[in-house]
Amino acid sequence: MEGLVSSLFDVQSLPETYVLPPEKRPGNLIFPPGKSNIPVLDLGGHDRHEIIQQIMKASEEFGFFQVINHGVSKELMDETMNVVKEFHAMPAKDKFLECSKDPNRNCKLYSSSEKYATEEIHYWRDCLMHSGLSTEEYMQFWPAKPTRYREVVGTYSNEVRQLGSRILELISEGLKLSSGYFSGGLSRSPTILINHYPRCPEPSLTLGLPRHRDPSVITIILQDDVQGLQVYKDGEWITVEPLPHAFVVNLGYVLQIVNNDKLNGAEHRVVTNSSDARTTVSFFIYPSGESIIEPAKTLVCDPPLYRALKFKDFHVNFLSKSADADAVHKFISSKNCFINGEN
Ligand SMILES: O=C(O)CCC(=O)C(=O)O
Ligand SMILES: [Fe+2]
Repeated sequence: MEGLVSSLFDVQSLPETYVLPPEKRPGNLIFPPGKSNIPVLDLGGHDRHEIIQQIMKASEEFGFFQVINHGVSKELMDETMNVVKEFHAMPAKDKFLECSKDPNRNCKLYSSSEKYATEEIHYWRDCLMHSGLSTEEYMQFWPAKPTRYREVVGTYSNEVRQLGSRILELISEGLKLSSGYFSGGLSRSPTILINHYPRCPEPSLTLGLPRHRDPSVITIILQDDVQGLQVYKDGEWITVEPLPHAFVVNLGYVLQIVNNDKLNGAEHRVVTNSSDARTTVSFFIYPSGESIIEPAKTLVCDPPLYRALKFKDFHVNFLSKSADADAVHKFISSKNCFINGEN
């Protein structure tokens, strides 16, 4: 059984396996006062056309935006954050017990990344991952402790899934795709990641998550009030300021493939700090494994930049190369003539 970062909370210096090579370290982190310039969009307005324009602009410029007045209640957001924090505060053996019942390993607890056993360097994160579908088929394997976990996270999943559909409908309208373009197989297998980044003795030497793009259509993130998420733009890392009861939305690879690079997934990372633990809930909108992901035929006036792939083939390859954007790009590029998902 791999160790959890939260079991290391008393260490005074960073264990060697977490120390990044100098060129990948975040260095001394100064969070400048004032707000970051990641756009904050009000979804409560009535001018649909204006909301679409704002989403498209933010997506083009940053691949990231925050949303407020999004329809998910503050109480539910608070309850969800409380219950997932309670989960990560439980003793390690209870957490593993709660996450070891699923024979398909859809529900699992791991530290750093899914490649913990083979990766050379670990990241300062513990993660609980399970399906974002709240049917009994999946929920029976979610943690039964804390006792409110299934009820609260089940309701949260339903609401965030609806919000995701709404945002994707606005994006498809902005991209001039047919209504419902993303509502079938392309959003059939949502997944939740409950990320926990304990206090870190040497934040300048490590990361909670390395620089990456998400393998999703879009991801909807609930942050607590601790800074840590950063977006790479024009050679700089911009902090996504935690705003009470806002959701952070970012575009993933699948959306980038579908729209043939009109909108790109944004590179981001997570930094840690020595004073506060940080907890977030990432809701990944994923296609079903059998869904074909490819540039939409109606959007491609230029040659397609990506080849058609089954999502499961893309995902397996992504997981094996996630920290290497060039390798992922080479695999999905239309210039890659290899067949059978191998490279
Ligand atoms: O924890 C965060 O702020 C972001 C998490 C993230 O990037 C991810 O789950 O892919
Ligand atoms: Fe991410």
